[in-house]
Formats: sequence, structure tokens, C-alpha cells
Amino acid sequence: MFKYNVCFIKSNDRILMLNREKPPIMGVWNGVGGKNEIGETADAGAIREVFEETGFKVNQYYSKGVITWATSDRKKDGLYVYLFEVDATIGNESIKKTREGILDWKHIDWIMDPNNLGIAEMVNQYLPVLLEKEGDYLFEYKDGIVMHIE
Ligand SMILES: Nc1nc2c([nH]c(=O)n2[C@H]2C[C@H](O)[C@@H](COP(=O)(O)OP(=O)(O)OP(=O)(O)O)O2)c(=O)[nH]1
Repeated sequence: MFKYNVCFIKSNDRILMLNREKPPIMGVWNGVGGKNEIGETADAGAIREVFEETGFKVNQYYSKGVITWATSDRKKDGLYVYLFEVDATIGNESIKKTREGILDWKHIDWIMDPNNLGIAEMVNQYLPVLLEKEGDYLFEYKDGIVMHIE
């Protein structure tokens, strides 16, 4: 089990993004998420974090993945990534400032634009895979590249 999850909530052609108020990765746009609790499955941790940070009660994910990498002391670390879908009308809701940062529905094209320097690392590499097809994916991160393994 790895510690963190990051969750993307899609409504039509937009995704709910958080401009992070706090470290780590302070100031950048990322999905919502946080730490899994002891004894909690990765799926339950993701669903709980989505509720705590957005108030949305999601249940079944559309797709998910785990990204693993080698740490400096040659251990394995990783991050769980989730994509949930919600009703198309929800993505029209306005910006909200929360304790965690600013929540806003961003167009997928804006998130994926190569000129967008404000998005968390790796997102533009793994998010297209999660969006393309329902599934349960495995990625490996090395030297700045997220490799889609299966
Ligand atoms: N620590 C860390 N977190 C990352 C990286 N990349 C990335 O997407 N994340 C995500 C995972 C989490 O969604 C978020 C960091 O968690 P957080 O700061 O919001 O959570 P927290 O420790 O406050 O835990 P919680 O109270 O919300 O449970 O950033 C990274 O390189 N390092």
C-alpha cells in the first residue's frame, strides 16, 4: 500500500482541479486527494478524500491507476490516481475557495495544453490514459517519464 491518492472528477469536458494552498506541490493545479488512512483500501481512501475536499459523494471510479517509482534509497514508492465521473451539469458550478486551495472546473484541453506550466508533474502523462478507457492501470515513473506498463 502506498500513502497518497490523487483524484480527478470529470463532468462533461471539464475536470475539478485544486490550486493547492499548502505544500507539497504548493501553488500548482492538481486533482484533490490526500493520504490513505491505516487499514483503509486505496479505493475507500480516494472516495473519502473526494468527499472531504469537495463534498461530492462518488462511488464507482471510471478508471484508476498506480504510479510507482524508485526512491533515493532504492525503495519503491507510489501514488494512486483515480478518475470519477459526475453529472454533466455539475461542471458548471462556480469557483470555490476551500482550506485546501481554490477548486475550479477546468477544461480538459486547458489541463493538457503543453504551454500550461501550472499543472502538477506527471498529470499530462497519465490523465489521458485514465480518460481514454475504463480500466485499472499500472505506470512506472522514471527520469521524468511516466511509462504505461499495463
Ligand atoms: N507528497 C506528494 N504528493 C503528491 C505528489 N504528486 C501528487 O500528485 N501528490 C498529491 C497526492 C495528494 O493528493 C496530495 C498531497 O496530499 P495533501 O498534502 O493534500 O494531503 P495531506 O498530507 O494534507 O493529507 P490529508 O490530510 O488530506 O489526508 O498531492 C508528490 O510528488 N508528492
